[in-house]
Amino acid sequence: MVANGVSDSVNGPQASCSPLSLENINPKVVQAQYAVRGEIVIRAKELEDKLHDGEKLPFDKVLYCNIGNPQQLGQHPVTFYRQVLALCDYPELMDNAQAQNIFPSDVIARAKKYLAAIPGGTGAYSDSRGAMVLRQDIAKGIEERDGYPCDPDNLFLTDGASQGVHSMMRLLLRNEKDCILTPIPQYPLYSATLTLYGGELLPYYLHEETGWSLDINELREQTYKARSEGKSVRGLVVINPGNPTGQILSYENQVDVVKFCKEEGIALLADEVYQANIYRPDKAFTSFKKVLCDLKEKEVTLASMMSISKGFYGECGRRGGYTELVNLDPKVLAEVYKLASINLCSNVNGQICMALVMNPPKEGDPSYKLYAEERNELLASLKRRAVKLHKTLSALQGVTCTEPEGALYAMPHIRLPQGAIEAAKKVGKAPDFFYCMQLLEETGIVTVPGSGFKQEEGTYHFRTTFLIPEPETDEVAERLVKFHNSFLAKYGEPEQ
Ligand SMILES: Cc1ncc(COP(=O)(O)O)c(C=O)c1O
Repeated sequence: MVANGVSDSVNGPQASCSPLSLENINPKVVQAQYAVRGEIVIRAKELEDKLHDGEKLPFDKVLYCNIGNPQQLGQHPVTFYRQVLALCDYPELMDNAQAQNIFPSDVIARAKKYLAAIPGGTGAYSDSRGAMVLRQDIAKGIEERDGYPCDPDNLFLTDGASQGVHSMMRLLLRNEKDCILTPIPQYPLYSATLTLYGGELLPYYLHEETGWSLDINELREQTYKARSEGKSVRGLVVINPGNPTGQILSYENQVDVVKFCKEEGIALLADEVYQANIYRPDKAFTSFKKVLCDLKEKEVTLASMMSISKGFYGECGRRGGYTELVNLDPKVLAEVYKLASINLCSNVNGQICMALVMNPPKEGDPSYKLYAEERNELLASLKRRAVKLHKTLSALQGVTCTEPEGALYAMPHIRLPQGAIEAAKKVGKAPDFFYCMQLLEETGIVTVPGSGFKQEEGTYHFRTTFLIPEPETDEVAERLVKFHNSFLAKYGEPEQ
């Protein structure tokens, strides 16, 4: 049959697609889930509207601890970035007689350098990989970080790291037998993109008892099992520092990961967006690019993802990020370039911000003092808040919490009373979802149930950021403790 000139034998039966309904749109869109912005956040917004309309609730403010979005909770942006961005957006400011009094000379010099090399400035499309001058500055930053060269032509600037992950999934996944090894618990961008692009999430469990450690043997076991079932393992996602789990991989563990990828011919997707968020003096971030270079590894393809959203910068709304591709056949690199060009380019303000993050003021530059003060204070404050939240959570009855070594989150393991588990089942919800929803209703605190990240069967967790500003952290901790105790009083002693 030929309908509208389209043959069924090529495209399948002509299904109605107007009006659009859940039954006739792409089922992968319907199946994809993204818990950090799910049902609990929708309810939080409703409660916020009620407060706005003057309704009395048990709290006077909704506190969004569900997502690492620091400026939404009041974090001040880093001055240097905003000054350069302001001048790039409105270059006429530089002609103002007062400009020299408002903007340090290195800010003006940086804006001039970028504007001279980005034809049309921030309002014009750039090269689809990102403006060369910005990729050069990012490459310089990567070289300083790792001590190895970085070719700007291997860098793709993206609208946040999320877009880089989408591109890698598009590139790697060919059919439903293609799998990606993904940590559990995971950041749900991975499960969602795997669903969208038609691949399978091959789980490897992080071990909570040993600080959410990564076991190479488990990667092997899962890979061999998947292969024995006729599946193809195409990539390994490593999130370091971890989200939602907050652990930092040891160098030795990273070496083993690279060796595993080499032995098994698996591409490595290194999500390194929290590289600036390290809170333990005895731990350090090492990029997988450095590990590859240390090992003189030329066969493992690596995609290293970075973002302006996290770190101490927290410029989530600007949407900036990069993917550095290493050990990629130039012909494949050309395909990635083509893929990027289908999006024309990432937004240029985000690109500029990414370059500023990777190439900040240096000691001796007029902006350095303020920049360093702001950076140090933001990181010190995040660390204080991480310590406080960890202490609060660990003291709750039936709760254990791995110390967050990095990133922006705590992921407490909650033992729930049987009464609560049954009550959750009655309303068709996961027990940790049930706990988080009640936490929201009674305290205004928005968290994400562990089930949204996937977790070991029979265990319950939730994830919370430690981004509440310091003056409010004590009050929030008190609300949390009060809620937890009343939850246990209502549903009984927690299961051990
Ligand atoms: C592990 C991880 N990767 C990627 C992202 C995406 O960040 P963005 O797209 O804002 O750069 C996030 C955001 O929370 C994240 O936690």
